[in-house]
Amino acid sequence: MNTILIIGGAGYIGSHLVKYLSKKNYRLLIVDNLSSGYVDAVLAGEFFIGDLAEKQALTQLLSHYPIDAVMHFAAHIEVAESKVRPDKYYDNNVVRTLNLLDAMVAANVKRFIFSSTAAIFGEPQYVPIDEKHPQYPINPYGRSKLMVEQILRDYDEAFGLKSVCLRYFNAAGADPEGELGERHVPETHLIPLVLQTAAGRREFITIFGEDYDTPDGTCIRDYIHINDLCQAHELALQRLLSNQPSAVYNLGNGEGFSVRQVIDTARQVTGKTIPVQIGTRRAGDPARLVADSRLARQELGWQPQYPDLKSIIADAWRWEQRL
Ligand SMILES: NC(=O)c1ccc[n+]([C@@H]2O[C@H](COP(=O)([O-])OP(=O)(O)OC[C@H]3O[C@@H](n4cnc5c(N)ncnc54)[C@H](O)[C@@H]3O)[C@@H](O)[C@H]2O)c1
Ligand SMILES: O=c1ccn([C@@H]2O[C@H](COP(=O)(O)OP(=O)(O)O[C@H]3O[C@H](CO)[C@@H](O)[C@H](O)[C@H]3O)[C@@H](O)[C@H]2O)c(=O)[nH]1
Repeated sequence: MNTILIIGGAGYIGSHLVKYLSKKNYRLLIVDNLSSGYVDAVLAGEFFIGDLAEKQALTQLLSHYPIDAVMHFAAHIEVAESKVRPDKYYDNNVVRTLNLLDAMVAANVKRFIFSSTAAIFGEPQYVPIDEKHPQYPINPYGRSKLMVEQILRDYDEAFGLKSVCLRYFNAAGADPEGELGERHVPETHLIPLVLQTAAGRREFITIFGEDYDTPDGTCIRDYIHINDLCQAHELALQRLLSNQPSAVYNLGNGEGFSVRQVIDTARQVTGKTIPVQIGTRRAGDPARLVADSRLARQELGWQPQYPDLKSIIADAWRWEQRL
């Protein structure tokens, strides 16, 4: 049985991954500082409260347990906040991640799966975006993630640390069994905010700009179901466990939906009127982000099971009603 250390496993994506892997044959250890996660979202494994800043404790943990691979979800994640607090983003997402990598090297743990992002590409030069697309992030969040990808290439060459960087486009939806979902406070992501509006917890949803160069003027994103991301993580893990080389993959459905289309689909799914206000553009938002994920399908055998936006929103709606 392989032992997997999951950093940030109490957060939105990490907690779903813990549940997903708990149904398979793995021993799971979870570290989280609970800055934006919830201990009651950790449904399996052994939980340790801890911060990436604690390099010595990380090294001890990595040396004490027979850890085969590390999955790293812990980060600050808000594009807009990163524009006004770059210090916070570079500290948590780069400096503290470096602590983790150094602790791994010290403990001779050599397999790493990294939560990267579409935000490393910046304003796309073409869509769909493949792995070779030039990387010019337009916000500190995206830059912080790109820096770690670059560090990982150097750590592979120098220390033999093998990694898979999974560049998620827009993670969305919730556990199809209804036990888990997105619980960010404050919430900044479109789908949960739209559903909070449908539920009457908010008066309206603000559309951040309708003057983009897109068919309806609102931004286009590629929404990918959280369980499909979990599947990709397990496949990436298997790749590393079979001692294949490091790799990077873009993860999305390859289909873009505008903010207006998301709101319209949410109206259909919920049967609620969802009042809308038009606001100004949000700093740091590219107009269109859509993934070319053929490489992940070819090399990892990744096959998304919930590609339909309606089913993504339906799972998120079930969770929202539970809240
Ligand atoms: N949500 C998305 O659409 C999306 C898209 C692309 C990439 N990502 C990346 O996926 C990862 C997970 O995102 P999420 O939406 O689950 O975020 P989240 O905020 O829900 O989860 C992050 C978890 O990490 C923990 N954490 C943060 N800093 C820590 C530290 N220094 N030490 C220990 N624990 C720490 C938090 O308490 C939280 O439980 C992040 O790296 C994010 O950048 C997310
Ligand atoms: O109240 C809102 C919230 C969002 N949006 C728009 O909806 C789209 C999606 O926004 P959001 O859900 O905040 O996701 P992104 O800003 O696209 O960023 C997410 O997706 C990125 C990859 O694309 C990840 O790196 C980030 O971590 C994750 O937050 C964007 O065009 C926003 O401008 C609105 O119009 N109104």
